[in-house]
Amino acid sequence: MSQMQKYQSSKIFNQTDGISMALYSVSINTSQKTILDHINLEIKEGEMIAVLGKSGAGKSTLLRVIAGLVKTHRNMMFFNGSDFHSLKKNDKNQLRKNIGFIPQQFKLIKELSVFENVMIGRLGKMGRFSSMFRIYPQNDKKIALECIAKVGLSGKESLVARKLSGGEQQRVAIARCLAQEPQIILADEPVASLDVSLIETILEILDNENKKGKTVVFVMHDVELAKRFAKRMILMKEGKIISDKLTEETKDDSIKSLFN
Ligand SMILES: Nc1ncnc2c1ncn2[C@@H]1O[C@H](COP(=O)(O)OP(=O)(O)OP(=O)(O)O)[C@@H](O)[C@H]1O
Repeated sequence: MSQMQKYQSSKIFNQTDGISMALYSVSINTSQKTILDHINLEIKEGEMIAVLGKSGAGKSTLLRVIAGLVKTHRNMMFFNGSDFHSLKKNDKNQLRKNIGFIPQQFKLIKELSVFENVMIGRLGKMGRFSSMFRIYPQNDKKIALECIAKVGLSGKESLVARKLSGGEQQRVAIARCLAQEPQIILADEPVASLDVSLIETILEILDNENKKGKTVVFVMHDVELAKRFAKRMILMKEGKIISDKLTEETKDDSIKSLFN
């Protein structure tokens, strides 16, 4: 691919496009420590990947880097072959609309209702007028309500987020991400606050999104669940990737060594 083609990006992040991405030697340092240490990673469109590691290994930071929430140096992060930092503003925005992030801390607007929080996922698809005045098109409302139903929160649409339990808030964050209809879903411990009965439901929702062609990368502490749902496993220790293989090729010993 020529440099010209590489940076000619105006149409590459359409809603229907898949997105593959690559991180080349990304390191993130703070004054006290190295959080990510020479991470090299390629993620193809339609993969379902679990990221495992003990607390502090750098898993959330890795997801935040992919989501474009942590600055990397030029020429280190590529989407569909295009250098993220060289993208035009419009293309960057288009790309961001196609990356859904379910943060560990949910990041809901506590004073807004479940419905309004989930509608935030639709804002990127609406005109400025609709989003400014909260006059939402019927189709967007329908999608938001369907996503609320998917995560089992029908009937709670008008409750304000601060009145929800931790598990309910987590499901609102998941519904908000689904409502965005992104091509890449980054989920940071998406079932950490959920009852056993709901864990399967949520992972099956992510699995279904993957079967529809979405790329899903999730951080998970439960090794057995990660093995069941992910086709590839990235094992992280002290900011480094120590194993990156298909799930069936990932050795139990490597997983055990994460927690020593
Ligand atoms: N902005 C920051 N400034 C300084 N240190 C940070 C920052 N973000 C993360 N860290 C540190 O980097 C390390 C990795 O953090 P990160 O949240 O990525 O780990 P993690 O593997 O997701 O952990 P957990 O499973 O507990 O969520 C931690 O020691 C954390 O304190």
